[in-house]
Amino acid sequence: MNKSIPPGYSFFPSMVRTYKQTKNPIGTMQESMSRFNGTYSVNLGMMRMIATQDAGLIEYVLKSNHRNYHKSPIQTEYLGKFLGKGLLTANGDYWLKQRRLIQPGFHTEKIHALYATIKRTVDEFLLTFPTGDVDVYPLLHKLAFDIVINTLFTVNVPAAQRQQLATFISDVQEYVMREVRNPHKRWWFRLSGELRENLDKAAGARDVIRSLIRQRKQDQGRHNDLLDMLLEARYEESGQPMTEEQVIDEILIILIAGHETTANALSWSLYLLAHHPDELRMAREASRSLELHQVVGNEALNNVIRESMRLYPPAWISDRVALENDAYADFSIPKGTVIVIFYYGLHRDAHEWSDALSFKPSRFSKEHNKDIKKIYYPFGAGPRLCIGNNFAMAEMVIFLQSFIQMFHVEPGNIEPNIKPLVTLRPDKVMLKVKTV
Ligand code: HEM
Repeated sequence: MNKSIPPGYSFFPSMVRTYKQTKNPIGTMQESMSRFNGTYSVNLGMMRMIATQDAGLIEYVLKSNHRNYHKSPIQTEYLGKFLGKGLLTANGDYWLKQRRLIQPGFHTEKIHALYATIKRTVDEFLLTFPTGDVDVYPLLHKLAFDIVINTLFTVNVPAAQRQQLATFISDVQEYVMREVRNPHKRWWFRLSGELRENLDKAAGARDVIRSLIRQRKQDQGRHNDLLDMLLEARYEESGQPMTEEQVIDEILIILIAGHETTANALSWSLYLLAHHPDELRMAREASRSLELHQVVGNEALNNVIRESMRLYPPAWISDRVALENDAYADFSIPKGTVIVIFYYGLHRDAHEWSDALSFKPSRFSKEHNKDIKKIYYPFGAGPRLCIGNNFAMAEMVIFLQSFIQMFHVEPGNIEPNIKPLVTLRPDKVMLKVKTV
């Protein structure tokens, strides 16, 4: 049988749909997914896309035939011009070399050393956590940022420098999203000086990190933090460390990949627990009086976070580009096609999940857990699986345990709106917070 590209939209309908999608990305994709049974094509003239929430195709692209699929220019070029060439923004041989170098630093036994720093940061944060009607999102955003900074640098990073890094990370994401959504305005961003302004902020952020690295090199002590790990890593073939600029690239990547994702997951977790008092009570009871290592392994807490990330995956979408002509099931995938992976859709697909839209952490418990590997991708999959996944889970359960032992949450007066940008952000998460 001759294979053809998946059904979908020809050129003019694609243009109309793209406009609709900028206004309502998730709704527009859900509508097309149900119309075309989970996989559809979009023809934008110069670019052809295949969007999918099909478990089989996603598995094929990320795992079984990953060699034929690279990250698209959105991550490598658009983000790369501000962050440099690091794990998230590189492809091919350079990416593999960096992954092999850095991966061991994120193994579970290595990140054990960071739990105490995470716990100390959480405890300090909770000391001043407000009660009453609270928008928890900006607070959790700041906490997640402080955790990444503290586990990277251990030493106290001055407030002004922290702020400079935080502003850069937030501004650059916002700018990149505008470039991606308005490709026709890229000339204007250049002409108006906006591009230059953001490149200057990137240079400023690099200067801050460079000075922290130089301070560390003069200081002879060991800190057992992520910076020590990056400075001590050696390439297998040459026995050489990374250059200073390479270390800066990787630090910027860890900063951007490792804080908003976590802040989103935690905010959605508290939102869901506020709406499900029985689940909140059970998680609180199951996680009383635990040692730190028991907290990290606690099943009830982990399941709350897993289920929250099923319903609200912080990385709600990703993409890859086909390097050569390919085919999957009945479909052909021509070289150059951008595959848009709609994790949000797969995680809520009623064909794959029973009672798909309900919040049920116990679906992840050992007794109920069916083989979810092929339908659950909060951290991606295959060789480009999130390198910080164990770190992120540990950090999130450490926070959740401390928080629910100290505070009770109920729904606030306003429901959050989803802002699907680079990550799946809530605009605000208003909750009623009381001490327990
Ligand atoms: C809830 C928290 C997090 C979520 C949901 C998340 C999700 C993801 C996903 C889905 C990817 C793969 C993207 C793709 O395939 O296109 C990824 C990659 C990555 N993540 Fe995370 N992440 C989280 C936290 C972290 C943390 C805490 C760090 C670092 C400390 C981190 C560092 C990275 C890096 C460096 C990559 C690129 C890996 C590579 O391509 O080799 N992430 N993350």
